[in-house]
Order: sequence, then structure tokens, then C-alpha cells
Amino acid sequence: MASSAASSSSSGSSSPRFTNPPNYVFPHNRLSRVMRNPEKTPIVLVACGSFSPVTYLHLRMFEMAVDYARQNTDFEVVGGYMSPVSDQYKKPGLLSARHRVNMCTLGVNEHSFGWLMVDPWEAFQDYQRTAIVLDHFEYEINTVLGGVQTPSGEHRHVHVMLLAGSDLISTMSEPGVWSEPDLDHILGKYGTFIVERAGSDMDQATEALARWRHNIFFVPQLIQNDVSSTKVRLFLRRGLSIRYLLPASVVSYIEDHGLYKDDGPNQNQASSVSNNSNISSGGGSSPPDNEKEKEREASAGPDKEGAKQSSGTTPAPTQ
Ligand SMILES: Nc1ncnc2c1ncn2[C@@H]1O[C@H](COP(=O)(O)OP(=O)(O)OP(=O)(O)O)[C@@H](O)[C@H]1O
Ligand SMILES: NC(=O)c1ccc[n+]([C@@H]2O[C@H](COP(=O)(O)O)[C@@H](O)[C@H]2O)c1
Repeated sequence: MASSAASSSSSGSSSPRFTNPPNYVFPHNRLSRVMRNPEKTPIVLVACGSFSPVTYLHLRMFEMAVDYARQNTDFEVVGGYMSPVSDQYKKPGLLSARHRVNMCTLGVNEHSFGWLMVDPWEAFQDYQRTAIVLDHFEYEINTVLGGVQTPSGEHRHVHVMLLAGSDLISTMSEPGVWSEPDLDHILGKYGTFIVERAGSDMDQATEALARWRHNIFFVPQLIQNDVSSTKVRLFLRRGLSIRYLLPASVVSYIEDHGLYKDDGPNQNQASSVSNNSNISSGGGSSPPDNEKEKEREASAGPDKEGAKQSSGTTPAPTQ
């Protein structure tokens, strides 16, 4: 989708810094606006990724982080967001943003009492670096909404934090994927919760990030589960059941729309959401090499190669 230059936010305030997709409204219906414990520091967790499709492990990441925060930190989690990446993030198997956002929405709405939300801001526009995505949350929550309050009505600034699996954090020490200023912005200004992921060494993942260690919180996976979107896509192509790996409503959505049955030339193009511009720094206007993806997926394990490939095609960070 070609993003509009609309600059108005959900509340009508003007935002000179961000470009919003058409008709965009920042979701905050499940954000706790009043803290339970005024002694704590309010935080919002933001998970960025493809979510193609969303799995129970994406949802579990938030639960693991909230348990960890409650037991080991002075943070109070007041909300959680999934921010599906734009269609312009070139990654094999990346379905259109419309479907990915719809599936995430079904996933978070599985429980009406939930605290998770899906923010489509990033999905329906040009590729946005993660540092900018976090700035967008900071702006919407603290500038537009005015943060949160303590039970006695005192204002509190909400700290936005990135929630990620250890495979994503590993890419932060790979040359050329993240710029130094962006890392400083993400890990220095905001901070992160890193959820252990099978096959990804947390120590190695963060060795190079030691200077921000005060802002990095490691969440162990007490029940190891390496469900990944890659494996779900592989199962679908092989005609295997994906039930109980993802929310039932998402399974039905995939069936109803016949998604991931094959790995056609570029699943994004099947979307009603058009994708006119190509901002890949690698000049990568060519569709993903799906044969290679198949081979890669056939060997079990997290989709690290895919993550590298996709990350490498993100626009060169500019500050
Ligand atoms: N099983 C898991 N354990 C821990 N973190 C996970 C798991 N699955 C996904 N994540 C994390 O969720 C975020 C978004 O993930 P993403 O959409 O890339 O899912 P994925 O399953 O890794 O996808 P793919 O297999 O297509 O690469 C990332 O930070 C990723 O590390
Ligand atoms: N420089 C950057 O901001 C940068 C680099 C690599 C990945 N990312 C983000 O990390 C996420 C990676 O998602 P996948 O694991 O699905 O590839 C995406 O949201 C992507 O935008 C950001």
C-alpha cells in the first residue's frame, strides 16, 4: 500500500514526525490507563516481526515476559502490542500485511479479557526501522494519550520496550543489519525483553550488546517450545495439521482463505493491499527465492537464514 502523508493521530493532534497509513487509529482499548501499583514503573511491550502466521509462541512470549517482569523487576506491564512488519520487508513466506494483521487480531482477541493489541501502523506503509516503530509507540502513548496514572491520579510516563526472541537479538551483532545509532536508540533509550529461543544462544546473542546490559532483560523459556511460523508454513505445504500450534480462529482463517498452500512467486502480490514501491537497499526487486526457502525449511530449526536474508534487505538505516 502506498502510505499517505497523513500526519494526524488518533486523537486529532498533529504529528510532524510520523507518517500514518490512511484511516489509521492507534489501538489503546486494552491499555491499562491506571496502574495497580504506584511504586512500579509502567512499561508497554512491543513485539516486531513478520507474524506470518502468528503462533501460540508469539502470544506466549508476552505471558513469559509479564511473569518475568512481575517476579524479577520493578516494572508493571500496562499493555502489549504486536507490530507486524510492512510488506516491503522482503522475506520468503511473508504473506500480505492484510492477512497477517487479521490473523494477529484474531489471535489477540481469542480472550476477551486480554491485554494484547495489534498495531497496524507499521504494516500498512513503507518499511519502518524498529527504532522508528518504538518512537511511534512512545509518541502515541506518552505524547498523544498522556501516559498513565497512579491510583491517586499522578501522571506516569510509560516506558516502551522491545519484546523479542533471542534469534532476533542475535542479528543485532551481525554486521550491516542494524546501525549503531539505531541499536543505541533501541537498547539505550528503550530497552528490551529477550525471550530465550531454542537454538539461539542467549549469551552469545548479547555479548556484543554488553554496554546496554542494564536495559536488557533475559526471559528463560521454562517450557521449551520452538514452534515457528516457518514450521507452520512447512506443515501447511505438506498437508499436515497445524491445530494446537496456533489459535483455532487463526487456523480457520488460514483454511478459509487457502493461505500458505503453495509458495507462489510472491505471496504479497496476491494481497488486495498493493505494494507499489520497492525500498530494498539491496536493489532486491526480485521475488524471494522460494526454492531455497523450501530447502531451508525442510531442515528443522528456527528460520535463522531467512531472518538474516530478510534483515539484510531492509533499507540501510539512516539517522
Ligand atoms: N518459539 C519462539 N520462541 C521465542 N521467541 C519467538 C518464537 N517464535 C517467534 N519468536 C519471536 O517473535 C518475534 C516475531 O517473530 P517472527 O514473526 O519472526 O516469527 P518466527 O516464528 O521467527 O517467523 P519465521 O519462522 O517466519 O522466521 C521475534 O522476536 C521472534 O524471535
Ligand atoms: N535495522 C532495523 O531496524 C532492523 C533490522 C533487522 C530486523 N528488524 C526488524 O526485526 C523484525 C524481524 O522480523 P523477522 O524475525 O520476522 O524477520 C522485523 O520487525 C524487522 O523490521 C529491524
